[in-house]
Amino acid sequence: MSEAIVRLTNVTTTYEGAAHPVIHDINLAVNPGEFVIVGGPNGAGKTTLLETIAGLLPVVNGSVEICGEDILKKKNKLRKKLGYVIQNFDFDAYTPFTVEEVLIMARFGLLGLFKRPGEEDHAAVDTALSTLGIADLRKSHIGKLSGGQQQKVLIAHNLAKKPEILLLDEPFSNLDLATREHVCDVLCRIADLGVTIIIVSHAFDALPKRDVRVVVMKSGEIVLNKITPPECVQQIVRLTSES
Ligand SMILES: Nc1ncnc2c1ncn2[C@@H]1O[C@H](COP(=O)(O)OP(=O)(O)OP(=O)(O)O)[C@@H](O)[C@H]1O
Repeated sequence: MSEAIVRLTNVTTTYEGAAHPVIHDINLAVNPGEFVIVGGPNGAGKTTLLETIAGLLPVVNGSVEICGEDILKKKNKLRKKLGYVIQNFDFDAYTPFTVEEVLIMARFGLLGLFKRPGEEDHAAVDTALSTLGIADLRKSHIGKLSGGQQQKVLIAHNLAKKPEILLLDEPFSNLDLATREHVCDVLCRIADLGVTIIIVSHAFDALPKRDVRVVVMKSGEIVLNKITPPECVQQIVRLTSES
């Protein structure tokens, strides 16, 4: 078995000012190129799990390792390996950036101080735009796009980073069924290239055509962690969430 690219050991995390930890004693190991779907009821701690993996929350107990290193000790280095498509986004209609500019911003973190984007950066942006089928929106202002178009731009922004691990929180919520299927196929192709995909989702009408690791959370804990064929995902999440 290959070395886990994401490893959480006995992890408990909390939000600043929260009375109690939100997720407790989480143990999870994810291998490179795995496709993980995290399900469970509202408030179970799914977003908190993603934020913990991304190194955005204080870890009260345990350790979070990305590529074998502690995320909180090596934040700057490890965050370059991570893409994170957040659940709630809201661009003001007058946000003064075009889609192309939003994507090139993804490259700045990789470039270092005072370096200007070069050929490789523009190529990464072009590839991400065409992968998501939004090259025609390149010059559009992000704030003037629909919710679904903005969601595709956010996914493309994260692809332009060429992450080793891509975290996505409800990436299908604004997308029509055909687009969900397209985005799911894109994510599968990326996973086939070795990128680890971890998705929080309540939508199971677009699923990868490959086995996935299903993780079900309830009340801040992982209650199920199992590799399963895609056709079983919905039923497993439903039955485990309800039991
Ligand atoms: N910023 C915050 N400060 C304090 N508590 C928070 C914060 N964000 C979330 N929580 C609490 O953490 C718990 C888990 O929330 P989380 O967003 O991780 O759940 P979720 O499983 O992603 O839910 P949903 O499916 O509704 O998106 C909830 O009880 C929530 O109230």
